[in-house]
Amino acid sequence: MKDALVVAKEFFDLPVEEKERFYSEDPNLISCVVKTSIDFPKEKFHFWRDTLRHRTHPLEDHIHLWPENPARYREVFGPYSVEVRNLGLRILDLICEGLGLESGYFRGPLSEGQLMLVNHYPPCPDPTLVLGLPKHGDPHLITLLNQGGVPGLQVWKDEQWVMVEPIPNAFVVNINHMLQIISNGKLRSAYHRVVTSSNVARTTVACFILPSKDILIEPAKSLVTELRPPLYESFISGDFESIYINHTHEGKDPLEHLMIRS
Ligand SMILES: O=C(O)CCC(=O)C(=O)O
Ligand SMILES: [Fe+2]
Repeated sequence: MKDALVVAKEFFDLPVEEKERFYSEDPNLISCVVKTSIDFPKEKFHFWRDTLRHRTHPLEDHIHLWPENPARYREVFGPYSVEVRNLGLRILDLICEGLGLESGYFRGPLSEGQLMLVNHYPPCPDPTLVLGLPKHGDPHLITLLNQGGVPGLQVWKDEQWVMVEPIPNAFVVNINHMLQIISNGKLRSAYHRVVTSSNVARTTVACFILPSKDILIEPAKSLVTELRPPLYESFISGDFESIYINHTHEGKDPLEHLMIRS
């Protein structure tokens, strides 16, 4: 976990020319891109974050697209993403058991994808003016966040922001929107944001486990009963991205949009 943060920081310490080779604002380009803020050309407010985003699974389909500089990038993040995936799938198996779903429910197409975001928040001259990331829930199934030792992540709990204090060598695991839908509201997506700091840079590595693009996402059949009808409409996984982005940009909750009102 430490090596991942070291290499992540080394990437953002590279000269701009080295990083801008990956820079793109094309939302359809998912191979390996560097971005700043969230959607720089369209958003009303910019956020104090740079990010490197790429797919990680299956490794052999993606690793050749990742940065070659720092020299250890692929060497460290290859095994790292495999290990994080194994851990994520084990957590999903436990969630599956906890929800009383048939064993292996999340194995296969529901967890076929994996995405990694290396986030970098440089020191900010005035943290009262800008956030690193605004309030949001992650769209997929679960997030495993390696947040290192620098505080900055806050979670929305009991109507207030609570700092998630870094714990050495521990992942922050977030329930995501699609898991809330599949669990028919039994599990809640964690709303969070990132605050900035004036004196220290913060680098984090977030891995998301997500469904393949073409499958139907809906409340699990065994969690829908007469007493507990489906709370959300079903949709094709790949269509969620645009609903998520449009709503999150407007400060609205994408889950509200999919809610079935009786
Ligand atoms: O950097 C962090 O602490 C959180 C990052 C995050 O929320 C995200 O990448 O979705
Ligand atoms: Fe997030």
